Amino acid sequence: MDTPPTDSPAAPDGVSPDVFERELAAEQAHVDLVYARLAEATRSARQVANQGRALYQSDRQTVVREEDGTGLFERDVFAFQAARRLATLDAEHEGLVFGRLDRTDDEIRYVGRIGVRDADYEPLVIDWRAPAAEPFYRATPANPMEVVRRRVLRCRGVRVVGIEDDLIDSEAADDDLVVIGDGALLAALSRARGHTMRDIVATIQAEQDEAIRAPYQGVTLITGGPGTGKTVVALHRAAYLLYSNRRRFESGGVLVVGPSRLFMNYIERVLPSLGEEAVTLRSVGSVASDVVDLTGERHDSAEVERIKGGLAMVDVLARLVARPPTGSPTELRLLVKGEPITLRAEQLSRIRREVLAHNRVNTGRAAAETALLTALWRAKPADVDLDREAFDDLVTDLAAYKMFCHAWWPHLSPTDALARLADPATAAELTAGLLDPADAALLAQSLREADLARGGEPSVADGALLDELADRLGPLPEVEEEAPLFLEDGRQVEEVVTTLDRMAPIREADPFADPYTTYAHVLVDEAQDISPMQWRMLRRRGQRASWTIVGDLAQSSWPDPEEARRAIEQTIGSAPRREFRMSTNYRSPAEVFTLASQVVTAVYPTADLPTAVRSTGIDPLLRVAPAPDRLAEEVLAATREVLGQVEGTVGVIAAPDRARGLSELLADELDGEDATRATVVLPLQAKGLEYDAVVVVDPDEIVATSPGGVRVLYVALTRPTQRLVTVDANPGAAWRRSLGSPATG
Ligand SMILES: Nc1ncnc2c1ncn2[C@@H]1O[C@H](COP(=O)(O)OP(=O)(O)OP(=O)(O)O)[C@@H](O)[C@H]1O
Repeated sequence: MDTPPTDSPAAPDGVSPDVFERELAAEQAHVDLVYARLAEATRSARQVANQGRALYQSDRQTVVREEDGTGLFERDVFAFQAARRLATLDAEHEGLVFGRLDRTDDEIRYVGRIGVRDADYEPLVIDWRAPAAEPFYRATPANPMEVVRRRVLRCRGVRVVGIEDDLIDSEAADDDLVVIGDGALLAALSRARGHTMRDIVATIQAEQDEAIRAPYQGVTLITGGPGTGKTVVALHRAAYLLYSNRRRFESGGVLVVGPSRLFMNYIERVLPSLGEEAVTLRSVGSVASDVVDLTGERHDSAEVERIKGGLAMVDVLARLVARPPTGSPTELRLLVKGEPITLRAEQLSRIRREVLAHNRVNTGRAAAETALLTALWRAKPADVDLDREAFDDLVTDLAAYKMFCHAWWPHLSPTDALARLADPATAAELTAGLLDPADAALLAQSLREADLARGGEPSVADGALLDELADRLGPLPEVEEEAPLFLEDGRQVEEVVTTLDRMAPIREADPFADPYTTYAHVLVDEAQDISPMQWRMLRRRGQRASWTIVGDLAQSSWPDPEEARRAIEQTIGSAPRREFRMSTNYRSPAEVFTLASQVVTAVYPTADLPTAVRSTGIDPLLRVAPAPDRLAEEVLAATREVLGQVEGTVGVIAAPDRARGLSELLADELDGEDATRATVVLPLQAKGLEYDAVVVVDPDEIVATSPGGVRVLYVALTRPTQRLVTVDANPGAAWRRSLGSPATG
């Protein structure tokens, strides 16, 4: 928490300084009481915990009943959690107590990030997720819900620095009720942005609150245009679900999936600021990192992503898994007691088919061997005089048999399996009738370039293919490493390894266990960009889960947004669903959003356009470079100019081929504070992010190089919270044709 500044906050217009001071002091007194109570509870909890620990330590020789110890720890566990949560609040996030309701029955209720009670168990603050806090978000003059005045407190650390009121029920208000400010929402929206997303817990709007508090069962769809708070609402929903069904979701787990690592970094502070850490955050490229080694940040070309993301790959991979490895033996020939026994290719193929009908590759080796032995037994010449048991023993001891099994039915990692498709002939054979031959060639080429077999980095789209393969192949037996004879602790040998230790690494993984982690709730953001193959990967993680799916088709980077819609529909299937549409754009100023909507509706007339809540009076600036080869110079000038105009962050959004050069230029030319405030991002990386000012570089190039074309440009144009500047390479830029009354610059 930051140190309180010494100066006093100024009274807002229309409120006398005395009145403002008095109100601030009253609120400060309550906030002080809450912090004092929390400090006291934390102290006592620590004491109890220490006592408990001492008891366990001193009583090692005697029997301590488990429940005695647990009881001690549990008693004030709340205070511990509260202290831990407090530590996560920083200057970016406003204080622990942020709201107050004055009710018609004269009760005063404070609302905060967590609930705190006094020594008599009376609430000092109500957790924002509790039903009693609902009127804080839902009360309106039309439906006051017994609220007279809603007050939002703005705190810096432990200090109250601002007050914003809404008079909800003027008839029920006493004459001397003070009402301060123009409303907390607009104040919050015009504040400068930092590098991470802020929570909105103090200013959640009624339509957002409905989506946040919707029941957990089934599928909750949250749709809406850019800047309508879909992401932030979804994250608050995750916190709400954990609060209202803690046992279910804390033990079952909640998975939040977003478009990129940059985006995950951007949102990662929101949940801790709301007091929740028991959530797994993953970019869509790294969802499969629980089964294969990947970081998932490299994107294939749009064309290759389309091929790898399509459902035809399910059958391609099924064929890949069923096919014997290239170069594996096509016949089994053994000499048993001097007599040759042979199994031919058709017999071997039949055995493989039958075994794979009931087993996965990596767990089916034993079944395959049983079937082989039976076939060999049947093929045995009559004059080999052995009973079945002796026959099996003899055969399984033969080096030729062992080598055959190893080559014919090797254990396969998903990466090695996928790498086989890098061979154009294999790719052509396995995709016949499923993919266009040109697409098959592109697929093979992309995998050749990735060189997965030699440790190359899988792409984002490969992640879903590897996951599919991991599911089909089953877990690899963990036999790679020989167990060490001694366990070493840095320098010296500590202890002789027991037989059990030595056995542990060579025990096979449970063949029936799922190789992936599953969750009780899966929340998918930017769902319009999830490919059908990626949906399959996500579904595996939430087979019995409830879902929150968040998206906006107009921002889809798929060439065909309808395909994205169908993929979402297929995922939901017949599960019960509820849908919430967010209708207000809280991010973009009206001037910016008007321009962005003209651009998107020109090609996507059914785009869901929200209403921008704020106007800055500043039109977007459309700049043109003096000559196409002076574009970078113009971008630098534009960036410098906006850095001087806004307080917070500046995003420079450019097509991939241009971004690297610009990034180097800005790093060379900008220094100090400016260098950290301005960042160059690719259009796809900009998904879900926002900046105070945005410079969109060569919009035509963004359209030409993005699979979603104009829809991706729309994403770029809707990122600023204050100012938008575009920089064209030449005056006749095509994208400007869709603008109603062209602005100039
Ligand atoms: N009730 C609110 N109070 C204050 N700020 C809000 C509120 N709702 C949304 N915002 C702000 O609006 C901005 C946009 O929110 P968010 O990124 O969640 O929108 P989105 O719908 O996911 O956008 P996009 O689809 O463009 O990525 C954020 O800065 C968020 O903090």
